[in-house]
Amino acid sequence: MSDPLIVKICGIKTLDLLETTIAAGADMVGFMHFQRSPRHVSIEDLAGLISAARGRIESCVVLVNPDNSCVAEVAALGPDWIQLHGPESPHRVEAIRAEAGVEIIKALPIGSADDVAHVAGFLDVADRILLDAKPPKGADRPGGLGESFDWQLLKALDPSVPFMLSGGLTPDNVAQAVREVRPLGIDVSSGVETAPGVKNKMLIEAFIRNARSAV
Ligand SMILES: O=C(O)c1ccccc1NCC(=O)[C@H](O)[C@H](O)COP(=O)(O)O
Repeated sequence: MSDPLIVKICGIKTLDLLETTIAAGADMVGFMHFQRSPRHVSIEDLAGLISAARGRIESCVVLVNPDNSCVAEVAALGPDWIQLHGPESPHRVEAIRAEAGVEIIKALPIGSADDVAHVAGFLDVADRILLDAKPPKGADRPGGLGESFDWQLLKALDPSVPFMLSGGLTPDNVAQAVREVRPLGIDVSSGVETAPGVKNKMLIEAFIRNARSAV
């Protein structure tokens, strides 16, 4: 039997959409805490979302190069995971994991074979790796851009690496991605939206259905 696929829906902003995501059968939900994101959620709203998710779906707060006070404030809310989506070094990831006391996803941008080789430096300091597209020059944020990358590059990745695939996934391409890349999990944001930050119930349901059909 194949391993179960972890499905993460990122950029949920409201309790209604959290309920939709749980009912659709996702395993993880991502809440953005980054001012420049169209999916940004305040600390006050994060508290309510994390508490509503607890014990029902794994929660993950996505941060970009956070300082220690931001890490402490978020960790105090008790998410299951913190995802680091900025240029954090392995040393900084290790320090944040120790400070926060929660599991860490380290997101890494992939655009070349060198980027794939760079993954090895994070395996001892993060609990899971999320491979995303490299943002285009001039982008105002490092993720959630609906950009995909060449999945063939991942053929060079050590198969024991616990990674999730993201970047430009949609209900239309997710089954092919799962069959070709065989990731531990998948993550989506733009592909289940009708406009930046506007999630759609039918797209979330179709994404999860199509992803699971490929396992
Ligand atoms: O979603 C954002 O706005 C965002 C902003 C800054 C850093 C990370 C961000 N998203 C993190 C994610 O995990 C996204 O799901 C991932 O980048 C894939 O996004 P997409 O290509 O839009 O599906």
